Amino acid sequence: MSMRVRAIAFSSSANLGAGYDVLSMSHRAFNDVVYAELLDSGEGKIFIETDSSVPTDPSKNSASVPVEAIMEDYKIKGIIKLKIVKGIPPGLGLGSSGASAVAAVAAVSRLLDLNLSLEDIVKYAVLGEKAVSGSPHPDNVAASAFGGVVAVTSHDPFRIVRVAVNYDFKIMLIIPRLATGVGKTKRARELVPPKVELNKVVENARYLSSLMVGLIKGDRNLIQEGMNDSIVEKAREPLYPYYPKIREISLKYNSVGVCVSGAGPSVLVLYDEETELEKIKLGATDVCRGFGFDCDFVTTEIGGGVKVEGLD
Ligand SMILES: Nc1ncnc2c1ncn2[C@@H]1O[C@H](COP(=O)(O)OP(=O)(O)OP(=O)(O)O)[C@@H](O)[C@H]1O
Ligand SMILES: N[C@@H](CCO)C(=O)O
Repeated sequence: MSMRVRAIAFSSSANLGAGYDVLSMSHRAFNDVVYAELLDSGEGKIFIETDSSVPTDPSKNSASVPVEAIMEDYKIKGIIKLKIVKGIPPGLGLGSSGASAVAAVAAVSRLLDLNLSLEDIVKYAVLGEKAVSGSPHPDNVAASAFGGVVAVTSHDPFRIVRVAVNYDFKIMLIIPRLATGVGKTKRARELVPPKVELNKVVENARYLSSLMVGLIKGDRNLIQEGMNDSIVEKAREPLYPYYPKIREISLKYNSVGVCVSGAGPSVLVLYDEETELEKIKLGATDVCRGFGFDCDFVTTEIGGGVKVEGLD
């Protein structure tokens, strides 16, 4: 049994258009690292060390809430120290809270020799998402745990499948320089209507089908048509009024696909050699400046799943 373990989990973009709480994509843009070790003395059950802005109160951090549940379920005595090295900026739609949760659960699983499956890791990590957003949405944590593009096909019990991607695209994240404050995703989820018209559901089913078939068959047009959403992105537009114009520009300059990254405010653009990426960047910069802020561009590629190393 290692006395100290390190786990690394990548950032992710959830929803991918019409896949609200179902689809997500891991990417190598950013990553969180969580170190876990057993302490033989101290107060409470969990001690958090971090040099980032995330809470050190174990009841408020997406990394520690799942670990507390593990300690209860497995009747773990003693204190677990979690050192959280935040590489994924919080509150920007990049799956920051989810990655911390996955890395912490994976590290503790190795530390205590629990041998949790990836589905088990998701089952615990969603408790961290629930703590910070009010809802146990499994998409970001599924992507950070499994890697690649994932679909959460069942919620109870969790079943996650990796979606075969047979089109060679790259990823660009458009990241607004915006301070979204505490609980951005919680606020974004409150904007999602509890009921929608059937025609909107059918429209989103078309998008989702197009996207899934496009990814699996490697059909560029189907991917582009499928990355769209007539329900959630629309309902949340007040949070990112710049998005429709950025979407229009991305499609005008032939992106493979574009959508809001998770609950935003970042935007995910898929591109290839046919995409006029520089024109998208120039156009997006102008749009963001028109709304009073600058944005950053991060180009990356699809990421892997959580990685764990026993340190000693
Ligand atoms: N370990 C953590 N990492 C990141 N955020 C955390 C963590 N623990 C608690 N939080 C809080 O959660 C909120 C950020 O999570 P939120 O779900 O709103 O956005 P996100 O996870 O960065 O992006 P996404 O839209 O992809 O979920 C912030 O208020 C932050 O303080
Ligand atoms: N499906 C979640 C993802 C958050 O990143 C939401 O859109 O609220």
